[in-house]
Amino acid sequence: MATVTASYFVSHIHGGAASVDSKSNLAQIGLRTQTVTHNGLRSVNKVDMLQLKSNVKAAAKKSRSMVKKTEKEGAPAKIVCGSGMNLVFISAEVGPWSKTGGLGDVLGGLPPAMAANGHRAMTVSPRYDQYRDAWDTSVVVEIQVGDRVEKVRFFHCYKRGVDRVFVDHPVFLEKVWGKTKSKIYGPTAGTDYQDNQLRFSLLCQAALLAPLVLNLNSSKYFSGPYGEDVIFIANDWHTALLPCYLKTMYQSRGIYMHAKVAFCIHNIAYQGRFAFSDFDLLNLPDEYKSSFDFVDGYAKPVKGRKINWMKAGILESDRVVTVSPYYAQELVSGVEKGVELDNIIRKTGITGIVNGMDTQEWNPATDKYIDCNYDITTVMDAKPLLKEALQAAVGLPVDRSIPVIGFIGRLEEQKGSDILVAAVSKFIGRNVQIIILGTGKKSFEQQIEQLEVSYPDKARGVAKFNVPLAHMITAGADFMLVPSRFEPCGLIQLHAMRYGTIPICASTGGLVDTVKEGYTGFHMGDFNVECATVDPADVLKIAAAVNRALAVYGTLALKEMIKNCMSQDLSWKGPAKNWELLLLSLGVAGSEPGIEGEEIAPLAKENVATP
Ligand SMILES: Nc1ncnc2c1ncn2[C@@H]1O[C@H](COP(=O)(O)OP(=O)(O)O[C@H]2O[C@H](CO)[C@@H](O)[C@H](O)[C@H]2O)[C@@H](O)[C@H]1O
Ligand SMILES: OC[C@H]1O[C@H](O[C@H]2[C@H](O)[C@@H](O)[C@@H](O[C@H]3[C@H](O)[C@@H](O)[C@@H](O)O[C@@H]3CO)O[C@@H]2CO)[C@H](O)[C@@H](O)[C@@H]1O
Repeated sequence: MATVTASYFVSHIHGGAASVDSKSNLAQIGLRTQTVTHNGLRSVNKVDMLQLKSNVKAAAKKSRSMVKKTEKEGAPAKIVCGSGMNLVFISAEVGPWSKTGGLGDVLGGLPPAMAANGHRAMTVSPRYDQYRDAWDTSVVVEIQVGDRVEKVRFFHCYKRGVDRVFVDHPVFLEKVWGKTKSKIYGPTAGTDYQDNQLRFSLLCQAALLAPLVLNLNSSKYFSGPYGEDVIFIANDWHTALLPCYLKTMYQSRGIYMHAKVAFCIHNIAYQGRFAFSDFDLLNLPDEYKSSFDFVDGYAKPVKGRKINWMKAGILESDRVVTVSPYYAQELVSGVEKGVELDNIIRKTGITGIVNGMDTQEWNPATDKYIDCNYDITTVMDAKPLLKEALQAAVGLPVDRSIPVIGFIGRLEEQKGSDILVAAVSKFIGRNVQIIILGTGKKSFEQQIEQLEVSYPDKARGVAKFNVPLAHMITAGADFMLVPSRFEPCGLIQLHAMRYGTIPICASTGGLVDTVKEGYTGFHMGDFNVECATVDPADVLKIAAAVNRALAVYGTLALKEMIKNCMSQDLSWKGPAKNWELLLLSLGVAGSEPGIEGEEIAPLAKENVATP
């Protein structure tokens, strides 16, 4: 087994990066031409490691003291001045730069909300495309991945108060060349890249380097490297190696001694299960094998004993979080909903914090994808017009008196599009139209496309990833169906409610926490989580709930529900406060509660440029 754990160095600095003053600042922390290597690759250079440690500390201290001086010079009291925590979010998706679904949305929205609360926030994600707004920092590091040493560059931009860091390497850019859809994880939905473990090992290692080697001077309140006193927020299985590498590569050498890791589960269905022998690819000491060790009854990707990345992420992190309180309960309820990690999560404990939504991208008053903008006072006039525009756009008969039901989501078993397709015949005879938008499994895409062949005047199935159409459906439909077998949080119902579109949802996960029966939506009860078959009882649940919803269409009761939906605050503001409390409880050195800043907050609220 490889004993080499990691190698990195800042090899070459060209200068001239837009938002990172690399040349002078790296010199300031002593990283300009410094080579820092760990055992194996080159000789261990402990002096350099210690130097790195003290230089980063000094630079971080300096940035905070500069800030304090500004405060003394009479800046308004409510300004964020070096208060708060240093937060480093790591994820395979960060919207709007990369997104296959809700994971990208959360990484797009939560970090700016934390910045608006006075914290310093960075995201680290792969550079899948030539993002127009992210610049080469010229900082290059070497990382040991499997048995190879790879050169990795960091790109960067500063948006809405957040340092967006992109890890540049051909395993990301050459494979994907785009922002969305399943190419992030594999060539087609359901197929993974063979080298995903190496790709995400590289991401985790790069994320551990970013706070040390990037000297970011994007904001006048925070400058210099983030330093060692950081909290890493690792998201889903792709980032599960981060807490392991933190211990084996850094803490064992006296670096990042006070850093902590919160591991957030967005979907327990994807755990990163691989052949047990693949452990050797991960560059981790043998003593970590037990954290990954996992036996299941499935033959995929190999029969029998496996490694399970998510299991290790849960066990090796300091705190486990998920995206709604009800999903947290479901995860520990048993094998079925905890997907065989329930026993592990019962040991570690888990906290559920419901997601917020991006209220800028999803704002009916400013939405650029819809013909007519509206708010709670004009919704009843605008919606019929938007419905007609939607019907025309998808080629359905244009008639504002027909109730329209929408569905948007990844076409995987989770989302229950197969159950919905089976239920359509049970209600389509009524005065109703249905529009389904989604991509994913080929067989599910064919099912939704077949609907419009069967019901040409009543149904449309669009197998595309289409953001404008997603907005048009959210605005123009009367009801949004969310028939998920399981749903950690769900953003579709949040978007729908903000647009006055009433959710009809399965009673699972975050749908339970966010939709109130008869007040902001309709609940269908929980569905069978067995994914291989469509349970006839669930088909009937959909049909019954649709009938209930259609019964209130055009009544005052529906108008009331629309107002109830639209008057809620569904933004990241509340969730970000809950995240703050949770992260503060980790007790990282220098962490303070954030203060909503007059300068950082507007930055965090400013619109994101399209990458
Ligand atoms: N064909 C298409 N065209 C355009 N846009 C499309 C689309 N298909 C999906 N989307 C968009 O993708 C997002 C889906 O987000 P969700 O949170 O509802 O589900 P997802 O399962 O991906 O996320 C997972 O992570 C999130 C975040 O934690 C949890 O809320 C969720 O329960 C969990 O399953 C929405 O922004 C939606 O508009
Ligand atoms: O934001 C949407 C979701 O994105 C992530 O899910 C991806 C998952 O992590 C990947 O592993 C992959 O899943 C495939 C899986 O690996 C494969 O064996 C097969 O079962 O098909 C799966 C689907 O293609 O792609 C997922 C996205 O489609 C994130 O982990 C989730 O939390 C998000 O819901």
